[in-house]
Amino acid sequence: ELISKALITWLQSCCRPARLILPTYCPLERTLSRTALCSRTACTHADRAAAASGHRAARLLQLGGGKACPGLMRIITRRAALAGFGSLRTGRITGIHRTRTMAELPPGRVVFNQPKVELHVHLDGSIRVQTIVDVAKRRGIRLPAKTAEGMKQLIILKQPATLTEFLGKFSEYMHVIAGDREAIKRIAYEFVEDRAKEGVIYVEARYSPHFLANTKVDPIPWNQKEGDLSPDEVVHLVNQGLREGERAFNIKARSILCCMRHMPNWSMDIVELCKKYQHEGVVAIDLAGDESLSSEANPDHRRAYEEAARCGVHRTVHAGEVGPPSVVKEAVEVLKAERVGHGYRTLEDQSLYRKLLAQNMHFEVCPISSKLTGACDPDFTKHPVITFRKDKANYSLNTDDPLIFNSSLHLDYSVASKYMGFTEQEFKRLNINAAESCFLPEKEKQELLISLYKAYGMLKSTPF
Ligand SMILES: O=c1[nH]cnc2c1ncn2[C@@H]1O[C@H](CO)[C@@H](O)[C@H]1O
Repeated sequence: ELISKALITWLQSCCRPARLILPTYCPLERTLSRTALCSRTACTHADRAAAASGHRAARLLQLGGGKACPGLMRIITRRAALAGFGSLRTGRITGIHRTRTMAELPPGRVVFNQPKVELHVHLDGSIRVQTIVDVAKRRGIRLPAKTAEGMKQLIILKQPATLTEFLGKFSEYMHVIAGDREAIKRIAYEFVEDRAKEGVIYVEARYSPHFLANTKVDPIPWNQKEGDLSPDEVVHLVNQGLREGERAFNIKARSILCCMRHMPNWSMDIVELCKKYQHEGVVAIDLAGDESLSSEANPDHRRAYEEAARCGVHRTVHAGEVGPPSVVKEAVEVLKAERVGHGYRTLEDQSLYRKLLAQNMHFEVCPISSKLTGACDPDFTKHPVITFRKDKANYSLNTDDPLIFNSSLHLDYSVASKYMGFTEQEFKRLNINAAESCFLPEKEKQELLISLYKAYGMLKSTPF
C-alpha cells in the first residue's frame, strides 16, 4: 500500500516537471550520474513510468519480478520521501524494511510536501535516541534509562524553559557519542537520512568538533578520559558520514563548524578547521552557545571571525535569540555575519531591523525551538516570524535541535501554517530565500535554485 501510494504521489507531484524538461535536461539522469549507481536504464524506466498512469508504473515495477533496478528504486525512495511517505529503504519492493513513515504522524502535519532547504540544524541536537542507546550498549556506558523511550523522556524538553536549561540537555547524552569514531560517523549518516525523509534536498549541519573529541581539546568535555580523537579527526569523520549519507539518500549536505560562546580558546582551532576542510564539505563558521552569559563576543571569537572573513569562510552567528539587539548588531557589524541564527530580538531595535531588511540579511528562524528555549512568547500567533513574513524579509524555517524538541521540520512548517497563517506560496518563497542565502559555491547554489524552481512549477517547460 505504501509503495503504491508513494508511486502515485511521485507520479503526480514529481515526474511532471521531469517529463516536461526531458529533451534538454533530465534531473533523474543527473541524480544517477551523481550516485553512479545505475546506467541510463533506470532513467529510461523512470521516465517511462512518469509517462504512464500510476497503475502502469506499478505494473512496470512488478514486471521486474518485484524488484527494481537499484537506481530506479532509489529514485522512488527519494520521491516517496519527498512526498512525505517516509523511509522506503532501497531494495526489493516486497519486504522493504520500513523505519517510520510520515503517514504515521497525526493527520494534517505534512503541510508542505515539496523539496526544502534547511540551514539551521545542529548535528548533535538531531541524533536518534535509538542510536544513543545502541552506542551506549556497545561501549558499556550505563544510561539512566534502559530503553530508547525512557531516554527520550529524559532528553526532550516538554515545556518552555530557558536557553541555559535547554543547553543542559546535551549533557544527558553527549558523553555516549563523543570520542567514538563509529558513533560520530553514524550520527552524520543518519542525520542525512532523516533530513531526506522530510523532503530536505539541501542541508547545512552545524556542530562543535570539540564537543565530540577527547584529545587536543581543553578542557576535555563531558568528563571523558583523554583518548586519541581530536577535533580535526571529528571533522573528517563527520564529513565521511555526511558524504555517505548524500550518496545513499540523494540529497546535498554540508557542514558549519561552531565556536562556543563560553569557550573562546577553541575559536581559532575552528577557523583553521574551516579553512582546512573548505573543499571537503565545511562551508562556514558559527558562534553558538549561551548568548545570555555575555552580550559581547570575546576577542578570541572576533579574531576567529576576522580570519574567516579574510579567507573567504562564510559566517553565521547565533544572535538575538535570547540576547538583546546589540548582539545582532555586533554579529553583523563586527563579526561580519552573512546570516543571523534566530535573530528574533532584532525587532526590538527598529532602526537595526530596517537596516538589516534593506541589506537583505537572512534570519535562520526556528519556531518550535524558539518556544521551548523561552526565546519567544509561547503563543505562536505572536511570533516574530510573522513580522518577518509581512515585511517580506529574507528568512528560512528550521528545526534547530529536533532531538531535544521532539520535533521535525514538518512540525515546524505545520506550526507556521496552523498558527501563523503561512501559505504554500510563502513556504516556496522562504525556501527559495534559504537557497539564495545558503553557503554553497555560486554554481551549486544556482543548481539548487533551479531544482526548487522546477519542483515548485516556477520554470516554464522547454518547448519540444
Ligand atoms: O538554539 C541554540 N542556541 C545556542 N546554542 C545552541 C542552540 N542549539 C544548540 N546549541 C549549541 O550548539 C552546540 C553545537 O551544535 C550544541 O552542542 C549546543 O551547545
